[in-house]
Amino acid sequence: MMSEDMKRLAAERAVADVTSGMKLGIGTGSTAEHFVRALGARVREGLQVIGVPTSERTRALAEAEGIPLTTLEETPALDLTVDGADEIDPALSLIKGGGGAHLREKIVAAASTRMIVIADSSKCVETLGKFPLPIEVVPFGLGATRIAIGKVFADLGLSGDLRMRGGAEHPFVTDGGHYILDAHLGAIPDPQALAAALVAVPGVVEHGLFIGLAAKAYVAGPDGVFEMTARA
Ligand SMILES: O=C(CO)[C@H](O)[C@H](O)COP(=O)(O)O
Repeated sequence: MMSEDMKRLAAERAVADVTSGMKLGIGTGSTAEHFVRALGARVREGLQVIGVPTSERTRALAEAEGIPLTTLEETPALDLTVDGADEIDPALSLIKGGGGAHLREKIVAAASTRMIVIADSSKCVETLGKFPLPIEVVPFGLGATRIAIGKVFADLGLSGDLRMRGGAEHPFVTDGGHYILDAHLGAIPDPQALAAALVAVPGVVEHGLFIGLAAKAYVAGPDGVFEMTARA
């Protein structure tokens, strides 16, 4: 089975959990796009939901699919967020932000009673960190912020480099107008400690570690979709 088919299967499994009247957080990325398309088909059949998109890209697709949308200002509490991930560990801690949307994704997931992750099995890891950890930063003070983040890594015994996404000449700019530094760490043995230390750095807006947010994951492999719940 092709990876794209697996992503679609995981997304369709999550759509089956959506019931009429739900307020949904709608994720970003290629797997979440399958979810949006499958949800759009159900909406056209009469399913009544309202959604908050986690990026401008998702907003455009959801609008094209005819999914009614709202904002967290109008609808601050959501029932369910469905989103992809770049890495999933056995505790259902995640690395997200490969698509640069992790700030809005985290706000939306935190505003939801439940988060379901959808992914193909290549995203499952024992230890997070092979995928570069996205760290969203404000453009002001970038040099100082980089040094402070480097100190966090050193204090935690982590080594690796921080690379500006898009390069210094043409930096990637997020929906919030910020830059992303990708931290190539190889392994993050204590995601909780790193998460706490990163949010304490002035200039860091949000990092891509999602801890304690996901309730379950639908992961599609060659033999079909399996459900993952957190292993403590
Ligand atoms: O966090 C994300 C975007 O910021 C995505 O969910 C993550 O990058 C996975 O994307 P894909 O489904 O395309 O593999």
